[in-house]
Amino acid sequence: MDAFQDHYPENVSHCYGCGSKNKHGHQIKTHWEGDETVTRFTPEPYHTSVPGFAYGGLIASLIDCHSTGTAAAAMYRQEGRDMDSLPAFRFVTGSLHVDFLKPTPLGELTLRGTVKEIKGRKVVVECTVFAGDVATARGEVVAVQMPESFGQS
Ligand SMILES: CCCCCCCCCCCCCCCC(=O)SCCNC(=O)CCNC(=O)[C@H](O)C(C)(C)COP(=O)(O)OP(=O)(O)OC[C@H]1O[C@@H](n2cnc3c(N)ncnc32)[C@H](O)[C@@H]1OP(=O)(O)O
Repeated sequence: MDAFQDHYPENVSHCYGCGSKNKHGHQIKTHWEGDETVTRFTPEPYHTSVPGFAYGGLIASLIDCHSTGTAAAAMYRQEGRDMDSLPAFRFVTGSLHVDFLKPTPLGELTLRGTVKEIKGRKVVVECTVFAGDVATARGEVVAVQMPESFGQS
């Protein structure tokens, strides 16, 4: 299935969470299901916190990149534009808040995101992590369109 991340330009495809060019990273893939965005990810045994359960930092990074991808896709959708069209929307994380509701087991996880607000260069995304039917974590991300100067000192 066509994922948002498949449309990221090569020069922004190195992110540890979502970059297809980062062989050590999570390489998450996110797509629309109606008005929700969905990512499926299965943690590896080395993502363990307490045996049998996933490390919270992993959960946070999945929420982070799921949400920045959602932000970009939502902007394209709002403008009725194809994700390959120019100018490209590139988002970075301004703020990442995570509530860990229950221990998250090692096994397939589903992240479901909704767009709470689009205002100027900012998109606020809410994201819930499910293990089966159980919501184990909930996050909110403020994603901001990346300034042209990003990465330059
Ligand atoms: C599909 C194909 C397309 C291509 C698609 C490519 C995508 C390819 C991305 C790859 C990459 C992935 C990314 C992964 C996620 C990281 O891991 S990104 C790395 C971690 N994040 C960073 O390093 C960001 C560092 N911070 C910054 O550079 C700057 O603080 C920011 C976030 C760009 C914001 O600075 P700014 O541009 O000066 O923003 P500013 O004008 O002050 O604020 C704009 C709005 O955002 C709000 N805001 C800014 N910061 C915050 C904050 N911390 N808390 C709350 N609100 C905030 C402001 O309040 C303001 O809102 P309004 O007042 O308009 O309501």
